[in-house]
Amino acid sequence: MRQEIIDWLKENVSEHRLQHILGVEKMCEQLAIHHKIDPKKAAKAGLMHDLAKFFPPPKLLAMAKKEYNEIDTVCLSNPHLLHADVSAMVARDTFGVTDEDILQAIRDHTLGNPEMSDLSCIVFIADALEPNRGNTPELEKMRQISWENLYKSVQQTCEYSLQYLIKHNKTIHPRAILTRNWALHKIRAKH
Ligand SMILES: Nc1ncnc2c1ncn2[C@@H]1O[C@H](COP(=O)(O)OP(=O)(O)O)[C@@H](O)[C@H]1O
Repeated sequence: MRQEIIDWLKENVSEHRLQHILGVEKMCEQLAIHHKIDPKKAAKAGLMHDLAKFFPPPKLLAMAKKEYNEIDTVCLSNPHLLHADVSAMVARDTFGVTDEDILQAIRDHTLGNPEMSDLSCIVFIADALEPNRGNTPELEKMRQISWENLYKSVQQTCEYSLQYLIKHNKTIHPRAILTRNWALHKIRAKH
């Protein structure tokens, strides 16, 4: 199954993206073991999180419209954001994944989701922090937090991504802000 997915990825994403995906798979597994979450599920979700990353926008839109009654305006103007939802569709329809936890973690990997599961948190964090993302002091610090506190790590990952979007004059999908606020409250609730 794993090799079948990798062979499919070789045909459907760039070599650079494949290396990122394998980095996410590995970091998901390690984070899951550390935080006592099912590592097999985490690795699987990591391996499949970007299946639709290179699908052209019209294909992403067409597939998402088949699955969902409504597509929000931010996704309509930036269909690339739909690659998370469409990757979950490919995992289900091409690779027969029925585990809803895995499918949801794939859907949540770009914007997160308020109330998301710990499995989703892990894929969300690993996508941003796997080793191929670089080794700036900021990323290294964030990696350290990912071992110490899952929700703090989600908050930081959201803020890192939001800062990037602001700096590059990009439209912000509001769900990323809701995810950040949710993570913040989860941290406060723990104390
Ligand atoms: N909250 C958001 N609002 C709008 N665009 C976003 C948001 N988060 C991420 N993006 C954009 O969506 C694209 C995919 O994000 P992501 O899955 O994290 O991609 P990558 O793995 O290429 O970094 C990126 O171009 C990113 O800038």
